[in-house]
Amino acid sequence: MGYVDTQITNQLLDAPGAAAPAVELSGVTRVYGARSAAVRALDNVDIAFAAGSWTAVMGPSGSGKSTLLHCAAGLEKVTSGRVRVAGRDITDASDAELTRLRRTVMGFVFQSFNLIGSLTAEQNVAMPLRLAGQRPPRRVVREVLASVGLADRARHRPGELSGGQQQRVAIARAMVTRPAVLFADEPTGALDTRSARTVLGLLRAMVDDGGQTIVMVTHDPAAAASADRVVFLGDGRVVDRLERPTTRQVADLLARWEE
Ligand SMILES: Nc1ncnc2c1ncn2[C@@H]1O[C@H](COP(=O)(O)OP(=O)(O)OP(=O)(O)O)[C@@H](O)[C@H]1O
Repeated sequence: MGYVDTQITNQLLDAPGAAAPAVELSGVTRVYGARSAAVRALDNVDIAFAAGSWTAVMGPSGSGKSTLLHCAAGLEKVTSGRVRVAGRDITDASDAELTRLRRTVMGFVFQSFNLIGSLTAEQNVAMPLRLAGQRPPRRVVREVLASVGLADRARHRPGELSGGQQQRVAIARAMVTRPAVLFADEPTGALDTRSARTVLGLLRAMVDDGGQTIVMVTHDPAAAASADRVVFLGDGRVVDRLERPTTRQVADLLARWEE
């Protein structure tokens, strides 16, 4: 690990008064392929995401952002190193245990919404609770839909909603289990500026009002500036970071590392 990485890691791990990390990667390496075709997508990454914080993960194409998100969420196994989520070491967790954790302590929001087209908005939102074996009262589901401004769209199917509305349904679905950690991959990538702002406001409320933790991959400086900090990846390593970033600072950093 280089000097810059060590310094960044220490700052992240030792921030005074920082809460226990909600997500922690220790010495995580992820290699795809073998021998001459091997790609080191993550290279000995140490990073901690404090509970109740929102981090944007940025970096050039191929720098390892999605791999970081997938390894942190247990969607992919690491080649070496350890991953902890919400106080549990998930590195060697079984598929059944990971599935259970993904339905309880983790939430997911993706660029492509991933809603079930044949189900209504409220059925989509209820799905994580149903998968966890619960019969969610309609009132609970309606309340969550109302909190994202879609009380009057509960009976609509995704195809009858705009992109921004679909993403709000996806966020409602991620919120319904009150996950400790929300993993978001380009959550505003397919949205117009106004819808993106609404979605970013909802994510901010999850952190400020719900005390939840968000790890969000984005290419958008405005989205990143909504987060509490930006972590910048280059060639599978953490190469820079910003605290309380402005859009301008993020854009400048992007320009510097993507040259
Ligand atoms: N399944 C895979 N098999 C082989 N190589 C992979 C696989 N997934 C990712 N990689 C490689 O790992 C590296 C990191 O990929 P990753 O998708 O994490 O980057 P990224 O920063 O999310 O990129 P982008 O911004 O383009 O989505 C890249 O070089 C990529 O080609």
